Amino acid sequence: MKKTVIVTGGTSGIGAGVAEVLNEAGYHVIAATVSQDEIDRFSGAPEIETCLMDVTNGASVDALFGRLECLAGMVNCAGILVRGREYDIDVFQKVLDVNLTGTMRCCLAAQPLLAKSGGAIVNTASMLSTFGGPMVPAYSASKGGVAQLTKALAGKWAVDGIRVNAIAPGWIETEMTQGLRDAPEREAGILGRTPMNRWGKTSEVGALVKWLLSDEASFVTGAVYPVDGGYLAM
Ligand SMILES: NC(=O)c1ccc[n+]([C@@H]2O[C@H](COP(=O)([O-])OP(=O)(O)OC[C@H]3O[C@@H](n4cnc5c(N)ncnc54)[C@H](O)[C@@H]3O)[C@@H](O)[C@H]2O)c1
Ligand SMILES: O=C(O)C(=O)C[C@H](O)[C@H](O)CO
Repeated sequence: MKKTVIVTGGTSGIGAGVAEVLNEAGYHVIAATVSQDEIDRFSGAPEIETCLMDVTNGASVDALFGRLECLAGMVNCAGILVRGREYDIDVFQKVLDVNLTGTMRCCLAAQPLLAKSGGAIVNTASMLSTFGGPMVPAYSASKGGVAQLTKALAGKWAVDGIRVNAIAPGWIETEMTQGLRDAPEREAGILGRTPMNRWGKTSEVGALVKWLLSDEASFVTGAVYPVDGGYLAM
């Protein structure tokens, strides 16, 4: 029987790339998203199950986890960024709700099932877990929080046999970063500081997630792994 893994934000961008890689690796992937429109447009492999779920809504999260008997992996990829508007306190709160509290909500919902299976969690941090983005204070705070949350949960749940790690993608080609590619001076700044001098692909992030979920990473927990073409090293 296939192992089940949930990928939030799994019908767009990085999450969709992760879902594709995990499906190819033989997992039963449930790609969860808040957007019916994304589900309607989803063009991933037909074996990937799509599901409507809002990570900011406890009842919505419980509805998905409540119908599962087994879970081998939880990948928290859902996230938002509201470039230029995050100094508005309501927007700030919303970004924290989705990116940080939403990640915690899904980790908590997954914990009992993962404890039964000895499964693993992969959260999505960012380059902005490490340095501040002046245009995106809420996003930066949320991603710093995701990195620290990952370490805290790794410590708490090691006794249950659950490994908790995070990925810190650099500049990956998705809808979220389209605005940066559309601004030549921003793109030049990003690529100029990236030693590999290109945008990352979602499949390259998926490959790291696959490894972190696998038994090959059996002694890896509480880690935050860059996948960024060398950006953080500069
Ligand atoms: N693209 C990058 O360069 C980059 C870099 C570092 C980290 N990230 C992170 O990777 C993750 C995916 O980003 P992306 O670039 O693929 O963006 P994206 O906008 O393509 O995808 C975001 C996904 O999150 C989902 N989502 C948003 N709010 C939700 C909610 N309340 N409940 C459930 N799902 C919700 C969206 O429906 C979508 O599927 C995010 O956490 C983002 O912060 C992206
Ligand atoms: O800083 C921005 O405006 C971003 O788009 C942030 C990126 O998406 C990403 O999180 C960098 O790691």
